[in-house]
Amino acid sequence: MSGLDQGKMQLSGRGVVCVRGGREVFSGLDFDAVAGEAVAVVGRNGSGKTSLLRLIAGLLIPAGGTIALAGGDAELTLPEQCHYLGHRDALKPALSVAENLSFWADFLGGQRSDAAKSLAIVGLDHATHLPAAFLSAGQRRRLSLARLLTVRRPVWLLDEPTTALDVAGQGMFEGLMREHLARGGLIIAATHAPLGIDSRELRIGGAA
Ligand SMILES: Nc1ncnc2c1ncn2[C@@H]1O[C@H](COP(=O)(O)OP(=O)(O)OP(=O)(O)O)[C@@H](O)[C@H]1O
Repeated sequence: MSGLDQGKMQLSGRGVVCVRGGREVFSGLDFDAVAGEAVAVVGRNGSGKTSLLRLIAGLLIPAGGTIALAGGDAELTLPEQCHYLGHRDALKPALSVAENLSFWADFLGGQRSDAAKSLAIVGLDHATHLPAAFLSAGQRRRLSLARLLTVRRPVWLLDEPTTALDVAGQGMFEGLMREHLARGGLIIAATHAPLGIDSRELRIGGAA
């Protein structure tokens, strides 16, 4: 597989302030992640892990501070270079597995890889015509992971990514993460469970 050509890519936050519902969730947050690195965001329930991912993805606006990607594609915004996988799988129940993936590829835009190959890698090649409504929780998560492979983006923002995955699925996903890092991508994952790959810890909200 070819690299992502973002050799010196670095994602940085400086003095980031997060306010939700009029309440300050965290403030003065500094963080860095460089190409080839995984950062595990940890902290107690409600400390702001999901909020941080949404700030980086551009789905929330910081109340203060800055978040920037250096060394990426200068023609694209940071959100355009991110994959955001929330803890709820964003699937349309009436559409088939293949149609859901096609929807996401159209929505995300950019160059797309072979969707059938992505579905085979995540172990869903036997279910391509099944409506998403019929998928198990682990299969839904696998379909969400197929998005990461079908549309290549350098920054993966993952919220509790291994939820519902069986042992084999976790192993498969660890392999995908390692491959992404080896290609020069970076990963920020909010997690209560071990990520399963080498990662640096970013703790928010003080000790649990
Ligand atoms: N839409 C919203 N409006 C107001 N407050 C919100 C909203 N979404 C989240 N919050 C609050 O923001 C804070 C941080 O929530 P967030 O989901 O980022 O925490 P988290 O660290 O991911 O938690 P968990 O470990 O439980 O998943 C919480 O106090 C939560 O109640």
